[in-house]
Amino acid sequence: MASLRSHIETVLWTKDEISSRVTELASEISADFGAADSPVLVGVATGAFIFLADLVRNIQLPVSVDFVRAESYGCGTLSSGVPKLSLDLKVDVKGKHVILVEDIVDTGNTLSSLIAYLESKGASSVSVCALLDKPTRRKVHFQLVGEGKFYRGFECPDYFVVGYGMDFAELYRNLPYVGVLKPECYN
Ligand SMILES: O=P(O)(O)OC[C@H]1O[C@H](OP(=O)(O)OP(=O)(O)O)[C@H](O)[C@@H]1O
Ligand code: HPA
Ligand SMILES: [Mg+2]
Repeated sequence: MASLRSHIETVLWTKDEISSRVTELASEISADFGAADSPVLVGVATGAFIFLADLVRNIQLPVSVDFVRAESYGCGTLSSGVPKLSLDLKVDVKGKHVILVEDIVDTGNTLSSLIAYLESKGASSVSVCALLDKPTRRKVHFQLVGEGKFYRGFECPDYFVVGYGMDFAELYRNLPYVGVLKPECYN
């Protein structure tokens, strides 16, 4: 059977590089909150599922975990600009510190919608923890709520990336590293 690695042109971050950075982010979060004001981590499905799972297992606080679903890319590489929000929160975030956990921030559309949503639900602060940030593609500037902080893993160059939760047309999320697909794999 051909290896999945043969679909990838370039690996941008290896499994070990990601793992070290995730540990650092978790330490930062653990140091910024106390057990009394422990945050709710809200993963943005589907892309954040692996990052969230690795992040929470390295946080030294009794955190709550929940999910929302937002989708704006469908089967392509361009944002529709209007994230479709589905799958609502189970946890009541009123008066709580929330950390939105994302695999990647690209145009900023998804985050700005979700931050507004969490603010409307009464979160006392909204932070963002994103493995990747692609600032060159930003269209919408997102504003954190209250004392919210932006925890960022790596700055991503202007490529459409896959792996570690990120997909092209729902494939490649299972790669343990982040890379760029070979052009022929977009067809
Ligand atoms: O900053 P933006 O331009 O909004 O892009 C970032 C969002 O796009 C991707 O999700 P997608 O909509 O592809 O859904 P998915 O998580 O199910 O893959 C990614 O997981 C982020 O949630
Ligand atoms: O580069 C990307 N890869 C996968 N999903 C994405 N959603 C926004 N940007 C990306
Ligand atoms: Mg997503």
